[in-house]
Amino acid sequence: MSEVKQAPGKISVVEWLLAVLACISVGLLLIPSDLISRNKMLYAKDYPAHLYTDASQGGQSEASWVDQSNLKWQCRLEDKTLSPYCSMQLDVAGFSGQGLDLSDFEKMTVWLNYSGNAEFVRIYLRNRNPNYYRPEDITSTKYNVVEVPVVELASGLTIEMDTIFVADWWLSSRKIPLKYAHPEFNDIIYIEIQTGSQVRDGTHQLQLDRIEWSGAWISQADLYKLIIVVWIVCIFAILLYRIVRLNIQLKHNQRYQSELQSINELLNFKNKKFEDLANTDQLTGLLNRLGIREALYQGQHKWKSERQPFSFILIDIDHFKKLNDTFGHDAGDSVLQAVAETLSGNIRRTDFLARWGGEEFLLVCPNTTLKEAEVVAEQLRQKVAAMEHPEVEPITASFGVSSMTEPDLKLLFKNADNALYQAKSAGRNKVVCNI
Ligand SMILES: Nc1nc2c(ncn2[C@@H]2O[C@H](COP(=O)(O)OP(=O)(O)OP(=O)(O)O)[C@@H](O)[C@H]2O)c(=O)[nH]1
Repeated sequence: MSEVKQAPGKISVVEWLLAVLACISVGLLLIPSDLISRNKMLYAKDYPAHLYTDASQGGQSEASWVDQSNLKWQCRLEDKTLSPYCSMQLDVAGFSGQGLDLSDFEKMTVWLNYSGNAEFVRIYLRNRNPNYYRPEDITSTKYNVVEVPVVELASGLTIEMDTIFVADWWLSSRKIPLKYAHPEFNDIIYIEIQTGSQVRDGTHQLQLDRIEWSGAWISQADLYKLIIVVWIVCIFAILLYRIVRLNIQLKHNQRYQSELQSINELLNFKNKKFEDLANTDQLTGLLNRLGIREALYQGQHKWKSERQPFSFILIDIDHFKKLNDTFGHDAGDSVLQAVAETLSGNIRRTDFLARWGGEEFLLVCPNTTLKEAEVVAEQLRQKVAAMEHPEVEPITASFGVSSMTEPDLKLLFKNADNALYQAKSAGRNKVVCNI
């Protein structure tokens, strides 16, 4: 069989696979989230910027560029309206019109230089959504806002994205339904830096340098789910692989078994053939001395154990030497075959006939008394005497009959041989019994 058995103690490919998978799983669970985080950096200078003030609401605040190329701007707030403000709006969608998708980030770090008397500035991340956004009105973007302390801004202030909320004034002035009232960051087209809500007048200078967003490639919950799914898939794949392998092995085994069976049948057939050859006389097709042995032992055994009568008859063709000399050896063979055929065609089914050697035959008669054997012998004698042969005639045979009186096959044979001798002496073509 082609199946290669795994040596004991040797680790299989599947076991290696599971070990590697276990290591990867543990590694993924232990690895610090920073190592598998992803970042997005926005340099403010790379985007078009515009300054706005409260003028449209009737205010008198003024905003102007100090260094436009470096996005440094100045605001002079005038406390003339309810909410005076100046702001710088970065058009992050640019010419492509493609907004920023910040929805998968968890943190935002802002580098912004400020000078003035304000403590806070506002940062707006303005999102576009067809449900509320109208292209002709830039203020229809959703105003996601966070107000941050200015002191930490220059060195980079990190803000959790989930602390950003949607500005109340925008929700109420736009009558936004509750289902759109949550913060959204999937299509940010403007980032706006605005003076804070607490300050009402004075001069302020601001310069936005850059903003960086960061977040894990995959959330902890998703990572657990992924690991579980991979394990389940692997276990199913391994089970499937084992089932397929077992099926293949089973088919191999069945094929191997049927091959063995047919080899066995062939061997049995050959054995039987050799056995038959070994037990058969080639000239006459009768049993030979070896072949009749079993019948002899059986007869003796039955006589011993059950006192079942057991007889046998020695048959010898008369003047066979003369026959050979006169008609030739081939004719002699032919006579042997013809006599064998006549004898075997006229014996009982329970008797066993063998060629004992030369022109001599032995008929073993189990469960037969001497008397019955004598009758059998007489019938056979007559049949042989009545035989017709194209070359040789007449053909006769002498019969010596004997029955077992002691469990001694030699004695039985000797008695039958004596009877045969007497039959020959008495002129041949005779049946003589001898106990
Ligand atoms: N053709 C042939 N002859 C055989 C075979 N086996 C033995 N013989 C011959 O059979 C003859 C037996 O001769 P004998 O034992 O003298 O007996 P017989 O001539 O039959 O004389 P009686 O038995 O006294 O009638 C011998 O000449 C053997 O050579 C055989 O297979 N074929």
